[in-house]
Amino acid sequence: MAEPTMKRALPPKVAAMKARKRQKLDEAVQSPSSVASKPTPKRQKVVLEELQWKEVTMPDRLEDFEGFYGLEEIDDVDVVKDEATGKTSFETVKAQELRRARDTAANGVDTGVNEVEDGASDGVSWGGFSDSEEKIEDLNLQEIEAHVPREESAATAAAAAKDAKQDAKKKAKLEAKKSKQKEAKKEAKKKRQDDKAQEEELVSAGKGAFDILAEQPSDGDDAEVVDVSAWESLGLSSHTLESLSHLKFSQPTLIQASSIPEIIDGHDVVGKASTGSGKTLAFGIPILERFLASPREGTHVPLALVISPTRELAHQITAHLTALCSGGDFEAPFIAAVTGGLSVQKQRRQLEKADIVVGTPGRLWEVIGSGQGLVSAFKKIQFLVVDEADRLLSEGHYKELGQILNILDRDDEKADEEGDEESEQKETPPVHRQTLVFSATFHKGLQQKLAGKSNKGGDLMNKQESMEYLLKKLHFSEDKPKFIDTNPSSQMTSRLKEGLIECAGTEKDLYLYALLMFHPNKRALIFTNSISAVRRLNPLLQNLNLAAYPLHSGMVQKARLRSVERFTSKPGSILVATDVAARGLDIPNVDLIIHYHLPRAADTYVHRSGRTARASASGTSILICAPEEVAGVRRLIAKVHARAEQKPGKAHAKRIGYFIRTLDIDRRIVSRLKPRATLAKKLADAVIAKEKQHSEDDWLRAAAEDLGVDYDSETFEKEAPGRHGRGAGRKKKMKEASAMSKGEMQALRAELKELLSQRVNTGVSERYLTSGGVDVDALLRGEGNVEFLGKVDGLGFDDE
Ligand SMILES: Nc1ncnc2c1ncn2[C@@H]1O[C@H](COP(=O)(O)OP(=O)(O)OP(=O)(O)O)[C@@H](O)[C@H]1O
Repeated sequence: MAEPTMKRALPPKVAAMKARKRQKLDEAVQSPSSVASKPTPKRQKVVLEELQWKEVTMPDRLEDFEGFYGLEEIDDVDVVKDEATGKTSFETVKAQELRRARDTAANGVDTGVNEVEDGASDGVSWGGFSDSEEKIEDLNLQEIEAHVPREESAATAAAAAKDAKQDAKKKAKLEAKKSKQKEAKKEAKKKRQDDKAQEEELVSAGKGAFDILAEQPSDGDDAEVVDVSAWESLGLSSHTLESLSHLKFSQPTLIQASSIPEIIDGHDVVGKASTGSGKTLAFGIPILERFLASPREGTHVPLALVISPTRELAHQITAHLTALCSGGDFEAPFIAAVTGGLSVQKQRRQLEKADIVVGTPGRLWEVIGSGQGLVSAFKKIQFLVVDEADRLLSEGHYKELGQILNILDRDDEKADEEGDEESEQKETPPVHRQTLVFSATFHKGLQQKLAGKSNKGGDLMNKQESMEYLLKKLHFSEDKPKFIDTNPSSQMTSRLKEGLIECAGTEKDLYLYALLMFHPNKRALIFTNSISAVRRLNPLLQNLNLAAYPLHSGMVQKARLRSVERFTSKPGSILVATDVAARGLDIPNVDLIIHYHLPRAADTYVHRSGRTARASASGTSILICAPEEVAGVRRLIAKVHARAEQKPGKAHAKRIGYFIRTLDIDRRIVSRLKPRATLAKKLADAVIAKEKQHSEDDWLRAAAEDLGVDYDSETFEKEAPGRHGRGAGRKKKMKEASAMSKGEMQALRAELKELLSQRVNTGVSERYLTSGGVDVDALLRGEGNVEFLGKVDGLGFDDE
């Protein structure tokens, strides 16, 4: 028996709209006078060779043309099959104009062509529903004029004239409305263009969030000369040393000291080192050295391609390399960032003059692959850097990275014979570039994921496993790249303090607030696992007078950069983010990491926590866990810290355990914070629900416009069949929240303001705490007025 055809159910309000549209259609068919004819464009038969074909330029990704060599294209031509004869002919509206133009040019005479009518021969055909009411009105008017017989009585004529007058009035009204809408649309478009131009300026200048990284020390008093003799053993040029002195980096970090000489010697390098240990310059310095050693000549070819998993990281690397390259007395390489947020054309133009290209895989593939001649230029790069390599090789990123690698490594002569499918097994020609791979982690999950197995717990790979995996995925120039692991026992820096707070799942918001209150004036980064959690927590914290900023991939690039910029520049601010901020971001002085949602894998925990305690700084990382989450978290973190210790004289290595401590938080104080946290949440929920309601209305209005019916939310709500299924309760709550009146919201705000100005405990008001009126650090050390902080005193870290 044949399966019945499955159809997806329409949202109830749209179903109501469709019903209304069907009704309108039925009415229209029953009363043909209300249906107007649409003028049908005249189409002519044409001979294809006579048309003006345009040659198609091939994107680079089809550089062997895949059989399309010499492809030409033409617009506005229909292929028509004659049912009776089965013959095919070609028709175009433009043919007549083309023929006329040609004949006029040849004879100076307009000869005309045989016309072929499309549609009904009486010239009045069913044109379907027009896109707007206005067109229907328009055509009705014409019809009235055409059908009123001359000998009709004066009364009928007067009635018709009255109708026509009314129609004309209606039409004028509609036209006024339409022109208003047009004007608004125009303005919105202009605003969008202005915003885009501003954003492009911001992004292309690498400005904003990462300025601080590219900033050079002034030549004023503090432009002291830093002794960089500790770098000399690496054999760097005087220009690079001058730059390093300018950056005030007096000595290389461990990963820099170990990798730079190998890279300068021409080796492929796989570098593993803790977060914040200076991996960017570990590959940046050798690239600068090569640039300085080989001046530009002839046709321009980029020297290095650096691939990064996120836009922010790409911009940060660009700023970091720019800072390195602009500190000395030499002509700096041109560094281009290729990420979303800029127009493809603009980035392509930048690529044509770039010496170092830093980008995200998706956009790089789009720009390089669709350009002309860029692939052949990129085939000649001397360095391919894969930063945060384990991330780039997993989580859906590999497809685009794989495409880039494929196109760079494709042997043009062999490609034709072998086809594309087995590109991984295909013998690739030897590469001449160096491949440099860096990350703080290489986790097993990605290997299993790519092998089609499930990933349990995100174990970290050992050296041999990582190497085997990378050798399989990347095309190194040597049989064995140099594997440099500067921190084999742990991915975490020893300057990081870790702990967890246990609370009921429903109280995470409260405990988050409490944690922030226990760390006043500290720069904190809060990680969540979803965009919607960021959207919810950010206003909640703002309602509590905290300087919170959001960051997630659903935001436009400009807003993303703005958030990072504000977080970077404002002491004591808070960034509420998804894992888009977990990797690589190098924001100075982040004191505290809070995992509001637990990291899904061990490597995520390492990278999130690595946003603090960078370079030589220290920092704190705290997980907020529901009781049922604690055991899993302990296991995950034990894995991150697991290391084998070989005791002298013993044959077997002993596994050293790690037990993350539960922090002691004074629950009496937390409970005193509850009323304000609850109010702030209520207010935030109401605003979100209102926004959601608006966007649903906008969406339905657009759908109504497409269907050609009027939208009235209340009518459609009534007409829509009731929903009692899953999510109905939540929907009801949302509805209640969105229905909160302005007055109610104002009252809640006033109540919250009042609560925020009150003392939480005897003696100390949080106002004082956040305004710095009391010595908060002294409070945290257990000195001064300890009433507010109770026994918490540094959350149990003080005895370390
Ligand atoms: N030799 C050095 N001396 C002092 N500071 C340095 C040195 N090299 C780099 N830094 C600084 O250390 C910080 C961290 O560097 P970087 O961002 O390269 O770390 P990373 O190892 O790539 O971290 P992650 O794994 O989180 O991406 C930066 O602010 C950088 O300017």
